[in-house]
Amino acid sequence: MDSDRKVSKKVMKEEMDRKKLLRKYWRFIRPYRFVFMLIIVLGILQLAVPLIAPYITGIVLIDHVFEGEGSWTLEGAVLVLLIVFLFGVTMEFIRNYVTAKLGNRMVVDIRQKLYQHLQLLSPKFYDNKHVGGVVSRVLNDVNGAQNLVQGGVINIIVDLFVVFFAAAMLFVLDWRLALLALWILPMYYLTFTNLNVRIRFAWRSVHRQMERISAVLVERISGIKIVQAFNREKTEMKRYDKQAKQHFNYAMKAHILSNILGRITQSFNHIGTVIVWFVGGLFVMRGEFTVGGLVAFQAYLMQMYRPIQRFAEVNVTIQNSMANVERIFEVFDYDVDILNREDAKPLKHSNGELVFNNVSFVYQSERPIFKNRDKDGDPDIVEEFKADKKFFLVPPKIPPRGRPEIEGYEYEEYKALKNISFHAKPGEVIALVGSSGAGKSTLANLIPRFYDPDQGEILLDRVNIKNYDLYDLRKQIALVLQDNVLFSGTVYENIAYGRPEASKEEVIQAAKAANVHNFIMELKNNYDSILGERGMRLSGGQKQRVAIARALLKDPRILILDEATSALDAESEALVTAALEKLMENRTTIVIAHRLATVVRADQILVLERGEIVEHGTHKELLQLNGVYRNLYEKQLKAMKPDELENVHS
Ligand SMILES: Nc1ncnc2c1ncn2[C@@H]1O[C@H](COP(=O)(O)OP(=O)(O)OP(=O)(O)O)[C@@H](O)[C@H]1O
Repeated sequence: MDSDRKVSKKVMKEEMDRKKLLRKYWRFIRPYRFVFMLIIVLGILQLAVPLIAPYITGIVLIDHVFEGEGSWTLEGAVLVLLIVFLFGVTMEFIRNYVTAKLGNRMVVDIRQKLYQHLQLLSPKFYDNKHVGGVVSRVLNDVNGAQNLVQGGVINIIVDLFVVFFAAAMLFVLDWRLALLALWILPMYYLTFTNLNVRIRFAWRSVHRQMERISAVLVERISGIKIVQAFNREKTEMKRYDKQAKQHFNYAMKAHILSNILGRITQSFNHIGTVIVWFVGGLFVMRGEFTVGGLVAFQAYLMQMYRPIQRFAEVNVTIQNSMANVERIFEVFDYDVDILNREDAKPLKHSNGELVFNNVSFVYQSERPIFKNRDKDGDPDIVEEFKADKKFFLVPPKIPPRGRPEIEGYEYEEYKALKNISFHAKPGEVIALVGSSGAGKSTLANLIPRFYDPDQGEILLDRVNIKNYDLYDLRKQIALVLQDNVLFSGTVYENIAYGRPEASKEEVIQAAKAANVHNFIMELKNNYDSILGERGMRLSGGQKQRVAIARALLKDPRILILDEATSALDAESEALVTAALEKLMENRTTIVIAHRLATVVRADQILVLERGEIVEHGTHKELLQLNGVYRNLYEKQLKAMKPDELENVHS
C-alpha cells in the first residue's frame, strides 16, 4: 500500500448521548407543541364517549330503567346516549383533521430542513454517499416518519388515560374482579419487551435494504448507456431481483413479528375476558354482584384491554417510523463542516491575489465494510439487524442509531496535497500539470472551500479565505469543469444560474462572448429552449460554452478552469478556445491544463507529483531544468492540443 494511504477498520461512530439526541428531536417538535396538546385534549374529549357509554347502558339503562331502580326514563337515557355519541363523532372529525394537518406540516418542515442541511454539507459528505441513498432518506424516510404523528404516538397518550380511567372504574365496580383482570399486565410487559426490539431491528433492515436499492437504481439508470453497451442488462436485473427479494424477506419478517405481537396480546385479552365472565358469573349467581354491574365491568374491561391491543398494532407503526426517524437524524448528525466564522469578513471586490502557504490536505473517506462481499461478491444485500439476546427480562437499550450496529466502517486517509506554496498575482494564469491523480483537482477544490486544508493557509488579498464570508468568497470564483453540470430548465436559466438578477442584455452578451449565442439562436425557442436533465440535448462543446457563458456572466475575479480533455471537433475547439481566452482575461486563473498553448502561455506552471509541487516556473524555465516537466513535456504535453505550437520553441 502506498505510504500516503492509511486505512483503519471497524472504528465505530460514538453513540450520541441520549440527552443530546432528545434535544435534537425536541427542536423539531417544539414549534408544534401546542397543536400536540390540542390533539391530546380533543382525544380525551372524544374518549369521554366510550367511557361514559357503558355506564349509561349498564347502570342507567339496564339497572335503573329496565329494573326500575331509579328516576331515569327510557327516553331520557336514550337521548343522553345519542348526544354523547354525536359529541364523540364531532370530536373525532376535528381531531382527525388537526392530526392530518400536523402530520403533513411536519413532513414539509422536516423535508425542508433536511434539504437545507444537505445543501450546506460539503462534498466530503457526498464523497462517501450514494446519491440514491440520500434521496431515499429525503423521500421514503420522511414519509415514513409522518406515520409517527398520524399513526399513533399521540393516541398512546390518550390511550394511557383510558387505561387508567377504565382500571379505576373496574376497582370501583368490583375490586376482586379488577385484581383478577390485571394479572395480564406483566404478560404484556414481557411480550412487548421481547418483541419491540426485534420489530425495530426488522424495520431497520427493511429501510436499509431500500436505501441500497435506491442507490443502485440511481447509479445504474444514470449509467444506462454503459449498462447497455456492455450487455449487462440481465446481470443488472438479477442484481435488482436479489435485492428486491431480500427487501421482501425483511419486510415479511417485520410483518410476521408484528402479527405475532398483535395476536399474543389479543389472546391475553380473550383469556382475561373469559376468566372475568366465569368468576364474575359465579359472583352474580351467588348474589354478590348485579348483572348490570357485570356487563358494565366487562365493558370497562374492554376499554382497558382495547388500548393495549391497539398499542400492539400502533407499535408496529411506531417501530417502523422510528427506524425512519433514526435514518433522517443520521443525516442531521453530520455537522456542516465548512462554516462561516461568526466574525466573517465581507468581501465585495477581490483583487484576485491568491497565495497558498504550505498547504496540505488529507482526504478522509468512510465506507461501510460489506461483509457479504467476501462471501459472494455482492455488496447489495444489507445484513440483518438482530437482537443480541434470546430473552429479555428488562427492555434492552435500543441504540439510538442504526448505523454502527452491524456494519463496521472502514476509514481511509489519503494525503493528497503536501506543502503546496505559490503566489498568484492578480490576473495571472497558473497552470497545473502533472500525471493523473497528482492532486490538481484537489488543489483547485480548496479555493472555493469545498474542502478546507488540514495544514497551512490559503490567502486571498492577503487574508485567509476561512475568514471571509463564504457566500462572498464564492461570489468571487467561477468554475468551468470538464463535466459541466447544467440543470434541466431553459438555456437562459442555465446561463443566469449564478446571477439570476442579470438583465437579458447581459445574458446575451455573455453568450456572445462564449461563442454560444449563434447556436442558441438556431434552437427552436432560442434562449427559452428547454435543456434535458444535466443539459442533455447539447453536445460536449455546446455544454462547455454554455458553462463558460455562465461563468462569464458571474464575472468572477478568480477562475478555476479544468480544460476539456475530450476531443472536440476543430470548429468547436476553436470556438471553445476563443471563449476561454476571453474568460481568462484580467482574472486570476487556476487552470488544469490540457492544451499546450495554455501551459506555454501561463505565467506560472506548477508541476505536481503525488501531491507535491516538484517543479515551478514558466515553460521556458522548466524546459531548461531538464527534469520532470521536460520529461512530461516530451512524453505527454506534446500530445496535448497544440494550438499554437510555433510559440513553444521560440
Ligand atoms: N473524494 C476523494 N476521496 C478520497 N480520495 C480522493 C478523492 N478524490 C481524489 N482522491 C485521491 O486524491 C488523489 C488526487 O486526486 P485528484 O483528483 O486531485 O487528481 P488529479 O491530478 O486532478 O487527477 P486527474 O488529472 O486524473 O483528474 C488521487 O490519488 C485520488 O485517488
